[in-house]
Amino acid sequence: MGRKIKLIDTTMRDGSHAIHHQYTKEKVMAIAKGAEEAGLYCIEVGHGAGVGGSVLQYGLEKESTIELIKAAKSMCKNTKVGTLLVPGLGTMEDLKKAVEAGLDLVRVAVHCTEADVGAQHIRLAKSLGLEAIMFFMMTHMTSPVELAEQAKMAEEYGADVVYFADSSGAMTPDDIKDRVNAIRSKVSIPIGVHTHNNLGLGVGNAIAGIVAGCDYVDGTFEGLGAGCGNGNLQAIVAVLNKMGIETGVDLYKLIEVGKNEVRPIIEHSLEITGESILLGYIGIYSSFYLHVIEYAEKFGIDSKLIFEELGKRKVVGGQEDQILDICHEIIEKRKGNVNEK
Ligand SMILES: CC[C@H](O)CC(=O)C(=O)O
Ligand SMILES: [Mn+2]
Repeated sequence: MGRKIKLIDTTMRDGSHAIHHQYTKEKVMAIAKGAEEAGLYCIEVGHGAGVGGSVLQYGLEKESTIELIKAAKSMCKNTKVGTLLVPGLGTMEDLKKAVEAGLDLVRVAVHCTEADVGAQHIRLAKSLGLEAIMFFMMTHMTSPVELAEQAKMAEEYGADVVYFADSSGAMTPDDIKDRVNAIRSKVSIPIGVHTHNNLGLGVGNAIAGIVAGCDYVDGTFEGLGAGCGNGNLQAIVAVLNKMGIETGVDLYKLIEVGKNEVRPIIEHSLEITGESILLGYIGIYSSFYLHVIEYAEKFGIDSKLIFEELGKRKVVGGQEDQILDICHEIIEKRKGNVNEK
């Protein structure tokens, strides 16, 4: 018997960024039903920035994450219901409420150099009986060796799994492999990988992670997710089937759910565009994508200028306010109101 890969579908969390956090309970129930029938390991639901993420800066959710967890849980017997929690945005109280709503698994999402910020939340999650995953964001910003040190800390806090996210879709397959190898040399808990498709490597990088030794992998129906989307779940399963790597998932059911339930809610093209390539190439947070495009259009600014300045500032999650600041500076510069330094 070969190893069995655990698939986490984050259509209803990362995909929420791509639909301005407008999931309804009905839509979540329909996708959750399909996920359960297809045999997915876990579905992650909630605001794109996780529980507590519904603030003006990121965009307000239509339906609360807690209600979406309840809706998902009502359809799932075997498929776990998870959510994401960014400490500071989501609180310990939020986590307790999510557990009352039926949560099975939480991913505590921290910047790639800040494992310590998630220590209390991992411990609380364990004490509440959850599967607790430490989820490192923006991991192209740190070296494999440093990331492995952070992963070691996560293991010491009691995390069941350590995930690393290519949040900007900036990595090459070798970058993924190097991180898996470095983490594996330091920790013995399972490793997971979360990819974005800004450079067209969403599926390829997910597969690279599995080949290098990941036991968990993320994907989304139709690739719906922040930026140019995530690794397409149906394609990941199709490739794994061809490679003879077991997932326990029904590919045909996934294709049906993607077509009938997810494709109709896609608001903007997930094609690889000049903007998505810049996002990945410069290494900007995928969740900044729509904000940049929308502000660029509103203020008549070339989005390239905004992406370049975000890159220079090395912005990380939570610094979305800088997009507006940069637009303001560009407009003032145009008017000649800014002194050149
Ligand atoms: C703001 C949370 C973020 O969307 C988490 C994630 O999916 C990533 O870092 O890629
Ligand atoms: Mn993501």
